Amino acid sequence: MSVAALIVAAGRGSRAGDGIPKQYRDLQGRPVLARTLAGFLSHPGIDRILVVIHPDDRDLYEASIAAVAPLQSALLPCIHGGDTRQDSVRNGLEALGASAPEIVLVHDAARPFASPELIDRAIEAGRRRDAAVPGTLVTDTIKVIGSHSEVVSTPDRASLRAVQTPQAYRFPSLLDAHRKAAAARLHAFTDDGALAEWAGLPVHVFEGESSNIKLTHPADFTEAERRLRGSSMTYITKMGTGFDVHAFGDGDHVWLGGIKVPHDQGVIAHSDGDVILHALTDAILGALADGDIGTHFPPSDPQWRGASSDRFLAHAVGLVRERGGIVDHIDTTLLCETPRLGPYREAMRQRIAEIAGLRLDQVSLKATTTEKLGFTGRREGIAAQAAATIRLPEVNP
Ligand SMILES: Nc1ccn([C@@H]2O[C@H](COP(=O)(O)OP(=O)(O)OP(=O)(O)O)[C@@H](O)[C@H]2O)c(=O)n1
Ligand SMILES: C[C@](O)(CO)[C@H](O)COP(=O)(O)O
Repeated sequence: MSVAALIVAAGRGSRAGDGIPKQYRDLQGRPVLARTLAGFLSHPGIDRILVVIHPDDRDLYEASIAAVAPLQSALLPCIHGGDTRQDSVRNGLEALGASAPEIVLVHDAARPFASPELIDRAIEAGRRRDAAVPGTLVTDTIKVIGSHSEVVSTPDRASLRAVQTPQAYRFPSLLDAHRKAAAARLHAFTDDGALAEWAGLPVHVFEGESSNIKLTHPADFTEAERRLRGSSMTYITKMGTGFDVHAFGDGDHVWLGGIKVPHDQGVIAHSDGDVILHALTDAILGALADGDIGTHFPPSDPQWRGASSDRFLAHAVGLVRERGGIVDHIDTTLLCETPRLGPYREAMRQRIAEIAGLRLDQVSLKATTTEKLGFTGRREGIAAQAAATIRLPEVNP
């Protein structure tokens, strides 16, 4: 299927401040737009690329594409955008219509960090769906507020996603939806997903990536600069392991992987006794060579009595990030005869990913019985072992 990328770059970047529109600003030696374009121009799944610019920005645009000169063969002559993002997208779709692609990926010029894997996923979603948008889990609690800043409601966070670009559409479906919105004099949809939804298209969400930020405010540029400086830094991979055991005791549930699992016994523990989160915390602390869970959260300290183990894992991950490091992967094996992991595995992976601020594919969870051998085999207790791979900036001696 033919795939075109439509990059919208006609905004003024008023929230980003500082002189020229943000998509032309220098980011570690290259204009933002050149970085965004390079990702699409070098992607083998994209046939052609159209950039939508503001009429005042021609020189800035030419200077930006000069920075990706060797890759330019898929680039169509740029066209002019409109007053809103929606108008710019529509202008782009109308221009692409002359030799219509089957799939169009609509992407913000202001998102220079979309990875090749994200573009792969967008193309794949576009093959299967009329409309698909990348989304990430929301980690803050979101409130709906009224006109006097009073909280009206708190939507269930599990059903919320923060939506990004590139968004994937069947080209005729999106063009048709945009024409309908323009005919209805609606011009302020903040993304094409909302417009497609309004037009009655089913819109699906595929996995986005938290690193794919939209440069919107000055602080986003500071963060992007920091990240790019970091990417030229040398990292050392470190690996750590963790192991945790709790004896079964009275109760009717156990906490595992941050999820409450009904069970005919509880566990005897100072905290909530979540062996998966404890083993993972120790694995990360092991990779940091920074003691163990007991060093950071002494069992003698009453404040940890009954504590939710979420905070132990979040603390360990926070230490990695404080040191400029990255958690690459965490893997746990649960050892018990019961409860069975299967029905809860995906919920646990999601919860662990949420606590640790990781993607789902960075979180592995397995289980085994011990063939009725040992204390787990005799159902006296439950255990988990974990491994964590992290990267830490190399520090010169
Ligand atoms: N009339 C517009 C408005 C926005 N965009 C593009 O849409 C993307 C996302 O919009 P946003 O981040 O809001 O950019 P700006 O509109 O430039 O920012 P601001 O609202 O701060 O002025 C950006 O790549 C921007 O260039 C566009 O092509 N045409
Ligand atoms: C399209 C978008 O990037 C999805 O998150 C976002 O809606 C653009 O909003 P903006 O107000 O134009 O920045």
